[in-house]
Amino acid sequence: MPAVSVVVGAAILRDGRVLAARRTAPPEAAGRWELPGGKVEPGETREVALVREIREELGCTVAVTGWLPGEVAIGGRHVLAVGTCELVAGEPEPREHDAVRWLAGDQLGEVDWLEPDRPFLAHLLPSLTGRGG
Ligand SMILES: Nc1nc2c([nH]c(=O)n2[C@H]2C[C@H](O)[C@@H](COP(=O)(O)OP(=O)(O)OP(=O)(O)O)O2)c(=O)[nH]1
Repeated sequence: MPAVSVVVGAAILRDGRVLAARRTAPPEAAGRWELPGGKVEPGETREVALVREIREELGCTVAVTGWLPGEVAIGGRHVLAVGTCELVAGEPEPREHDAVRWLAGDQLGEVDWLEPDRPFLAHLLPSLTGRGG
């Protein structure tokens, strides 16, 4: 049985908002929103993978400040883990996505999230403005 590998997503937080990114591929995921990131490569920690993926995809540097509880299955072969991040250098500019949005807590429902991301959103609410925060 093949090992389950980890996809890391970044919940980049700033001023009570989280950065969401719109995928362009594969066709079934194009137009849907995610926490930017990607697969952990052999020999990498999750933190190193997340910093690398954000630099590749958004051209900026983040620091991982923690991990949200839980892992969510993506199909049978991967699981999604989400790290909270702060921006330490640069400004996110989408290179692989076709849009990014900074969402407050009461805006999380405005975008069509990939299913595996949805359970994590509730954990972000205390860090976001717009729900009485
Ligand atoms: N990056 C990311 N991927 C997610 C999220 N939620 C979710 O279901 N996925 C899925 C989509 C993809 O099937 C898989 C990650 O693929 P990816 O294309 O982002 O990974 P990668 O950059 O390492 O790309 P590659 O190795 O396939 O070239 O996980 C999420 O929040 N962020």
